[in-house]
Amino acid sequence: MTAPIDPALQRALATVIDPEIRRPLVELDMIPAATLGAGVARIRLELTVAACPAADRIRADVHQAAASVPGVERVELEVGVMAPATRQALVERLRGSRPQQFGPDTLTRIIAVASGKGGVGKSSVTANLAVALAARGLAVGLIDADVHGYSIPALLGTEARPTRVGDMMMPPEAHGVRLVSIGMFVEGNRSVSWRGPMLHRTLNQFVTDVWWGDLDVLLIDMPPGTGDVAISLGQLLPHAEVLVVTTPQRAAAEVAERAAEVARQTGQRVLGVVENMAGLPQPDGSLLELFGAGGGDEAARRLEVPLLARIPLSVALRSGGDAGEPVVAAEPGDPAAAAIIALAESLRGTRPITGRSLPISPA
Ligand SMILES: Nc1ncnc2c1ncn2[C@@H]1O[C@H](COP(=O)(O)OP(=O)(O)OP(=O)(O)O)[C@@H](O)[C@H]1O
Repeated sequence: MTAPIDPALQRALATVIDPEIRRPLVELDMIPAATLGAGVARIRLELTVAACPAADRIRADVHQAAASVPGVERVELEVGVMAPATRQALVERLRGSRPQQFGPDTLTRIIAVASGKGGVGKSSVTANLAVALAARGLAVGLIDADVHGYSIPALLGTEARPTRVGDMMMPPEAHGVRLVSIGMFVEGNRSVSWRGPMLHRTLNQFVTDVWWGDLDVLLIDMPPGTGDVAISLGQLLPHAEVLVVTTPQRAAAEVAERAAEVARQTGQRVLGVVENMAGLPQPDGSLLELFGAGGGDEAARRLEVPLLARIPLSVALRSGGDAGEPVVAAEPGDPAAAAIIALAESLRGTRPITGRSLPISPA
């Protein structure tokens, strides 16, 4: 059935983008009818799912676009939900436009952030790096694959969950970063005791069933150590690069090196080392080396990769994490924030990052 769409309305509505799918509504068959007569624009809007969290925004955007058309004095908007068959056709069309989101020909740079042991600040670094890259205009996705310590949603101050459209998931966005986390799929604050196959399935879902849109960078917060997730990721995304986070302690550097070696065995390239908790700046300008010194350099030397950043201890980074307000956004002048921002700049510079456009065309 083809319902009439007024050409002037069609042009105006073509500028309205679905905030989750990031495609114009008209391309997604979300506007089956839009007529104009006697100054009244009558528009039928069909949301992909009833509980669409972006419904209010979409409705407002449609209203505004229609009202901007010359001759329109009033907008009548009828809002409904897509029929299951239409939704299924849309999901298949989206999938068809990108059979393999992160296949070998992807232009998305994939960076897994790993550490040898827990508590070195890997998640804090990953969350802040993601926000810093997004603030520089890149389209950034973030997978929280840290099964036992899934902390990314809290660090980014969000409790939102993905929206399901058919068998696809639209990731929520926080601080400009699209994210999914294992924590979004467990009730309450339970720990996850999944082992190999279950983990592999979940990671695979994050890579294939989440509609990421065009990403410049996909960051993955890995669990500490050298476990199942590292091996799964090596299989699912063999062309991912790995960033290794360590503290300045020599012993920490040794375990970090082991994590990097596992990544290498699965064919991934180690990009470099980030030394976190690298001293506490003192009021007199000196640095109190609370966790020793030299671990980052040592790990970088042994792995034959560069030391990409040295991030000092910072109360602002810690409290920003606790409050869900990443320090790179809340206090960019803080020395730890500045070090992470410089890291984001350097990663941006090491390879041209370009988004690709794979427009889907209406069937
Ligand atoms: N540079 C820093 N200065 C001050 N506190 C920091 C810094 N980096 C991390 N922290 C704090 O250290 C704690 C551990 O950090 P985080 O959770 O990021 O580590 P992690 O390596 O991801 O741990 P796990 O993998 O075990 O979840 C947090 O409370 C965090 O706020």
